[in-house]
Amino acid sequence: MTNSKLIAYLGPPGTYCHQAVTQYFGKTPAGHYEYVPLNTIADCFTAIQDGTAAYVVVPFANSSNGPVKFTYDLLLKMSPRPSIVGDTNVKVVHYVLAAPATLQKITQSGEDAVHTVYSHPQVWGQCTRYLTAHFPNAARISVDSTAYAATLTANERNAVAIASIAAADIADVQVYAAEVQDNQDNYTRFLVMQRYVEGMERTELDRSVDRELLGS
Ligand SMILES: O=C(O)C(=O)Cc1ccccc1
Repeated sequence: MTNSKLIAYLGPPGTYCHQAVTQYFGKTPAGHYEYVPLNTIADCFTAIQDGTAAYVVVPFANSSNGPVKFTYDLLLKMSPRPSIVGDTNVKVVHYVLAAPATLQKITQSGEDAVHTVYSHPQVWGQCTRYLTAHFPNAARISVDSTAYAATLTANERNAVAIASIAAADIADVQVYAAEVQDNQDNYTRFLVMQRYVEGMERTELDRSVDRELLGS
C-alpha cells in the first residue's frame, strides 16, 4: 500500500469533482488526509498507480449523457483495475460564466459577441438546448475541467465557460446565465478509488462498475 495521505481529484478547486470529494470525505478530511487537485482524469489514475495519492475521486457517469469517456477508457485499460471503495452522486447545475468586460460586450452587441464556449467535454451533451438557442455559432472548446474553463474566460473578451457556481467565485468571473442544463435533475456519479493490491477482495461496488463498463 501507500503511505500517502493525499486524496486526489480532478481540479482545480471549483470542479464538480471537488464538490464530490467534499461531499464524500467532508469539507476537511479526517485522519490527517489532504486534498490535492490534479489537472486531468489521467493524472488521477496515475496518482493511485504510483502511490502519490491514497485515494482518487473521478467522474464516472452522468444521468443525462452517460459515460465519462476518459474514465471508462482508463478503467478498461488498467490491469488490475483499481478498487472502487465508494461512490457519490452530485447534482450538477451548470452556469454560463464570463469576465465582466465580456458581459458588458454581450449587453452592448448581443450574444453574437461570444465566439468561444469553454467547458469539459461531458458538458456539451448536458446543455444542448441552451447552447443551440444562445450560442449556435460559437466554437465549443473542450478543456480538462469546467473550473479550468472558468479560469480561461477571466482574461478573454469573447469567451464564456460552462461551469459550477463555485468556479465563478474561485476564478473571479461573473454569472451570465444560471441552470442552463437541459435536464433539471442532472446527476453525475463519482467513484472513489484506491490502487488494487494483491489479495484485496472485490466488492459489490467493484462488480457494479464492471457491469457498467462492460455494458451489461
Ligand atoms: O469538469 C468538472 O467539473 C468535472 O468534475 C467533470 C464533470 C463535468 C461535467 C459534469 C460532471 C463532471
